[in-house]
Amino acid sequence: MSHSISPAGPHQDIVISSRVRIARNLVSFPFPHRMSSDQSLELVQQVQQAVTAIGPHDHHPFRWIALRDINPVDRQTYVEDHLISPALADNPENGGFFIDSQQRRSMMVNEEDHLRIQCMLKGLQLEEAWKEADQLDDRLGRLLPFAFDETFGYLTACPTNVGTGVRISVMLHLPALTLLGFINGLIHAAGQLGFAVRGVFGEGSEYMGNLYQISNQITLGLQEPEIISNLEDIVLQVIQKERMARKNLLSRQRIDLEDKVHRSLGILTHARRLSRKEAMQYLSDLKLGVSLGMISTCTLDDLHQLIELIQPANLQKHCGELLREVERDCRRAELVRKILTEGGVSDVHE
Ligand SMILES: Nc1ncnc2c1ncn2[C@@H]1O[C@H](COP(=O)(O)OP(=O)(O)OP(=O)(O)O)[C@@H](O)[C@H]1O
Repeated sequence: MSHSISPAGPHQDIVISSRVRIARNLVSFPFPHRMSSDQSLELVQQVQQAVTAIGPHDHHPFRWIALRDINPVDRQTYVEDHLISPALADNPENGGFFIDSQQRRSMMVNEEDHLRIQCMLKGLQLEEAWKEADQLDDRLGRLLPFAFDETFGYLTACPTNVGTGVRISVMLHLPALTLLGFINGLIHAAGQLGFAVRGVFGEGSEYMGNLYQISNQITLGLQEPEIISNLEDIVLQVIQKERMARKNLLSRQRIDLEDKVHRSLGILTHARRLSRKEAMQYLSDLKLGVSLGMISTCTLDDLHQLIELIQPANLQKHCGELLREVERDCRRAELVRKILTEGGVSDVHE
């Protein structure tokens, strides 16, 4: 499985990944929620032809994954790796996605819109992610009749995406701000400034492991560069606040913090049962410990890979069998213990 959000890149101690997604629809079809199965199939074929046509100009060709051809666990691993949304995985009959050979760019077909073009990069790289997604959108737009209105811009299934159809987001790890109780204020302030704060798996998902996704709410009346620079401004402020909060914790509550980090390490290396949420919380403490130089036996990258590996579907795939929740908790604890005591997350996470 991919390590799609393993940390690296600018501000990697706080910013896990940057994502740009562009919603597009074809004039010749009704929106996905009103399409017949035959129309969905026809749409997939048209998009496939366009993707094949741009293939020779692309160094990292796309392959098509039809969700109905793969089992539910595999489908879920793509959600856990952030390559597709939970909504697309829930509609396997008509949906699927294209993914390039580097796993940077992908296109969901028949999600909420006909096409969701996306690029996801490590760390804070909004400009670069935008450049790659925009280029793909341009190429496809030359071959497919995208629904566009002179007044409103690109037309989308949900009015909140009309205009640019662009959502730009970053996934942030904010353990210190969470610990100090500043997160609710931040979520509220971001909302007032026109940004959404979501959980780790997007819209409607729970907050886990001190991971928060911040994205633009407004798609109408703004140009893409403005959306990017507005989001980048707020993200840089949040990064600065998280750094200050970490510094404060270190200077005022060093022992408490060390105790927390090492207790979490103790639980992770000794527990016999771990739920996903629990494991993500303790791994978040460990990541903070690594970032602050308190733990040197593993790297941020190891911990990110481990977080992906312990998600329910990835875990079952790794174990090679379907597991009930209680069994998963035991196998998760076993795996985490083994990896943290013996090392080698990259040996098992492929
Ligand atoms: N910066 C990011 N890094 C990693 N994964 C991301 C990031 N932003 C979004 N995702 C993933 O993309 C998927 C969709 O997220 P979300 O629901 O927020 O966006 P969307 O579907 O594009 O938005 P909309 O609500 O407008 O349809 C989720 O699985 C989420 O985890």
